[in-house]
Amino acid sequence: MITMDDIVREGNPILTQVATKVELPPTSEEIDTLKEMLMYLKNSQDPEIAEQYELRPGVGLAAPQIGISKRMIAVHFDDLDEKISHGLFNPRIVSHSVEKAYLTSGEGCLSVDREVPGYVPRYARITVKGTNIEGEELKLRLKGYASIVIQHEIDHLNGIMFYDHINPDNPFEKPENAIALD
Ligand SMILES: Cc1nc(NNC(=O)[C@H](CC2CCCC2)CN(O)CO)c(F)c(N2CCN3CCOC[C@@H]3C2)n1
Ligand code: NI
Repeated sequence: MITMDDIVREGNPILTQVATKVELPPTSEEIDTLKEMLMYLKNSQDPEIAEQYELRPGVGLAAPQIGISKRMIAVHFDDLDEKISHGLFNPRIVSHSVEKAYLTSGEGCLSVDREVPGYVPRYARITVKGTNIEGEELKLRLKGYASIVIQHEIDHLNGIMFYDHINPDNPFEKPENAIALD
């Protein structure tokens, strides 16, 4: 199982590289890795397991964070009334809103062992295409929290960290034309 020992921390160049596309169909090893990434998120959200294995809670994970520079992400969380749980190969944003959105609590990262305060402006709504663990091509229209999480993960595939989006002059400046998400 993936534990915090497997999570690469900032300073490791893999986190600032552009990850490689996964050749389709994915190999059984790549499918297993994506399943393990999803399992990490589920384990990290279970109080007992998280405590026992000292897992930091996560709702998203990108393959470069476990040392694999491939375009694979996992997301797992409850959004409003629906459960969002996806493992995606080669996720890509195919369209997005002009309007932005940001978490009023700011963001963190399992690969960043420090608080970096500030608003992280992201697109409010996105349409994402990718291939799921079953090998199906899917298209997701996301808004709000789900949209934020997926953008954080796709950023990792392009070597971008959440703090790269924070305004250095005024980290808590209200981003223009943006929805505040609590
Ligand atoms: C927002 C949040 N970020 C948590 N951690 N950070 C992460 O997931 C990083 C990715 C997120 C940072 C901001 C957007 C994406 C990991 N990243 O670095 C991957 O690239 C949480 F853990 C969390 N939740 C709320 C839901 N809760 C359900 C019950 O279990 C606990 C869980 C806690 N919400
Ligand atoms: Ni992260």
